[in-house]
Amino acid sequence: MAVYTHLASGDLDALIAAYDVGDLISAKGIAEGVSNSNWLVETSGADGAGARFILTMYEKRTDPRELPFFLGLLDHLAARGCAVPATIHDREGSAFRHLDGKALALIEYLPGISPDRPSPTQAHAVGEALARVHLAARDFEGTRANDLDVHACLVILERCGVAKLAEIDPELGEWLGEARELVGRWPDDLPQSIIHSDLFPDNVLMLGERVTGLIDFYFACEDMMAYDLAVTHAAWCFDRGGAVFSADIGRSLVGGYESVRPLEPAERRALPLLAQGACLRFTASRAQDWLDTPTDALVTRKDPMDFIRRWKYYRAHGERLFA
Ligand SMILES: Nc1ncnc2c1ncn2[C@@H]1O[C@H](COP(=O)(O)OP(=O)(O)OP(=O)(O)O)[C@@H](O)[C@H]1O
Ligand SMILES: N[C@@H](CCO)C(=O)O
Repeated sequence: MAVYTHLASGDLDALIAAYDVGDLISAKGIAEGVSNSNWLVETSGADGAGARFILTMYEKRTDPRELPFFLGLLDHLAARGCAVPATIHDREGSAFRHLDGKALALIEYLPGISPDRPSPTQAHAVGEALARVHLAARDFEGTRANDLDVHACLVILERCGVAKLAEIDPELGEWLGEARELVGRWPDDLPQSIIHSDLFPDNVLMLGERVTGLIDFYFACEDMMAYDLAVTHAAWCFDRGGAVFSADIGRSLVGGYESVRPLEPAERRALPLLAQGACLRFTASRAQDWLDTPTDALVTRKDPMDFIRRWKYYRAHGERLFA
């Protein structure tokens, strides 16, 4: 489910007419995704040869005031050859428009599918693509703080409270102490750039072993580049439940990253802690969503315990993994 708003065909026609992309042929709602409404739009194309786009309507989770940052970042990265979709600007030069009080953007369609079970070669390619984004984003003018950094995530967990966390899983409440200890040791002096911060497999499009698109930059922010690598490691190197770790994928991901941007010694030393911080991030947001989402809601809740399992793994084996 990811079409929350009905778009009348007249509104769609008028919307597409504001862009230099030819006439509207079709618009189909896209089932994947949970935050925003997305349509696959086909037009006759500016040159009459046909064209495809993604139309995104920003729903509650994305603050429209942040769109200049998110969409400007896509244009900046696309212009520097990164595998990200560029935004299509309307005839007045704007990267987004409004309809019935909601913001909409027309985005370049990129081919590819998200890998279910990534291979080491695919993980290597994703590591390379991530490092290219970090390097290309360094001279992006926009700034955005990480509102889900480990400090904010600790606050989220504290607000949930031990009793509610224990209702999700008795073990979860016990991790508050672990989270406090981790945040107390969190580094703040590693090299920064704009980071994606949510590069799960469902946010990567691939054709075979080639990355064709990194998408969903709506958590992008200024933070430590090695932390982004740690997030990607936690998202790619385990089975969905977080019980089974794949050393091959991990080595390939870090190897791919370092083939473009070698890590500094301090970044490498910090990776075991950064990976645990990544687990704190997704444990906290998932726990909050779990408690806020009614059990009969259409959206499937993501299990915070998937990231407690990863956290335990990094705590036990992190030093060896990243040595
Ligand atoms: N630029 C693009 N080119 C091709 N397909 C895309 C593009 N952007 C999004 N998609 C497709 O639309 C789907 C939903 O997009 P996305 O994941 O950004 O949705 P969301 O609701 O904003 O995010 P999330 O589910 O992470 O909250 C993706 O899984 C992908 O199939
Ligand atoms: N990718 C995240 C959702 C966005 O924060 C997760 O799997 O929990």
